[in-house]
Amino acid sequence: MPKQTIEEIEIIPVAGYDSMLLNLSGAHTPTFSRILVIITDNHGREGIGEIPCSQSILSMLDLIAPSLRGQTVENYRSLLRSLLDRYKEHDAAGRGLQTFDQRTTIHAVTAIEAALLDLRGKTLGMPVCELLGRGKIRESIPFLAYLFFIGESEATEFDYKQEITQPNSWHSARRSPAMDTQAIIEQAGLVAETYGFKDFKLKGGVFAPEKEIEAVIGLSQTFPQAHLTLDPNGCWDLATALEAAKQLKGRVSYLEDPCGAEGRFSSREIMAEFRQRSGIPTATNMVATDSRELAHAIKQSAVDIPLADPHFWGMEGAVQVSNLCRQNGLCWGAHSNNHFDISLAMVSQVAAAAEGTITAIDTHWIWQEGQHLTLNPPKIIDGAIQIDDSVGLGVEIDRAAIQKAHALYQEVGQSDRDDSLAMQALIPNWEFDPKSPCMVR
Ligand SMILES: O=C([O-])C(=O)C[C@H](O)[C@@H](O)C(=O)[O-]
Ligand SMILES: [Mg+2]
Repeated sequence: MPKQTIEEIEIIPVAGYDSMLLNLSGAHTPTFSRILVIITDNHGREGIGEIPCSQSILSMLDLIAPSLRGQTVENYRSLLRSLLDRYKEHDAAGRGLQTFDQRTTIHAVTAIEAALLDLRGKTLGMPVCELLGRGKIRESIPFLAYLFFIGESEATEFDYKQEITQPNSWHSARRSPAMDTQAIIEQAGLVAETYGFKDFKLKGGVFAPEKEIEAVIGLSQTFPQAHLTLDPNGCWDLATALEAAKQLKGRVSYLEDPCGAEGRFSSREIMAEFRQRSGIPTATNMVATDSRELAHAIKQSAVDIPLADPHFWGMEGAVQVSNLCRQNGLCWGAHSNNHFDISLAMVSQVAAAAEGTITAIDTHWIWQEGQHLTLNPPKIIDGAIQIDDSVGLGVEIDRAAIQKAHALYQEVGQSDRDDSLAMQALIPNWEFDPKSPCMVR
């Protein structure tokens, strides 16, 4: 068989509609953006990947793309390694303080990795999970329902797309304000009914801790069998987190980034102290986000569940984290941001290859579902996605849908996520403060 080489690489920024989701970084704007990378080989086969969008990632991909043409696809591992080595300085400052990861190189290289793995899987006639780690370990991937408080968007000049669907359905509720416990319980009921979720995560860092604790207690009373967690993105101090823990113990399975760096103590030291004193397991997508941070987190017993999002660990990298978790008695999970169906397929394939115990995977898909960029988006049924033997990522590129999403991106003209924009429409002159919930100013 003639060699398989990279013929063409397309970098396509796309946008989709979102709700006014509140989080420590502020409020989501009416649209979110992502980057798609499509790689075509010399046989005309295509592979695809999806990652978050920022100007710096787009520039990095533009810089890398010419050097990929003509490269042998079979050597994709050394190709990816050399890219990570060459551009690692761009990520030296780490993920930043926002709720979302602001690194460049790791995201850019992951898009290329995903597209090459998709291409390889299609060529070899196997799903991507068989090319990762030690191959497919599970077929059923559990996901959780990611609940958010939603801002009163109609009181702002921002134009959030309203969906005309049946009243009392998830698709109508997801674009309506949700500012209290009752609204969060209704959200949970509708997503559980629609997708069969058994686990719920509430995004915190929005209101004062008491109000978020009240919402979690409300959820636990309404759904006594559910696994629950709350994620204030590290904005509480240790004393507040320990106080919250007293009320949440026995109601949550774990707490995600309940606290972070404080004075002369590092985020991992404070998380370790929280974990030891509260007896509640911790998860993170903020303090163990690369191998050096993870090594410190493990040494200090700071984290029970590293959320190894493949978009910022790489797909093989996220599977390697699962191996470390297994060896160190930890549980593996994955974090998410707003995303399309290609990312959902990427995360599902990675989770299928993750070793050891995994927790239900984060996904923002419920906020975007219906905006497909593939002809056969993965389906969440009974709270899980089933991995079959479909080749590559298991999704078929929908060029017409991608073209529409790209046109929306061009119309919106915003590549970098900035949650302060919509937040300022709720609270004038609002500024990000990593230690203060967004509605508390
Ligand atoms: O688990 C997390 O920290 C996230 O999902 C981060 C996201 O940026 C979330 O805060 C969001 O979408 O607003
Ligand atoms: Mg988190």
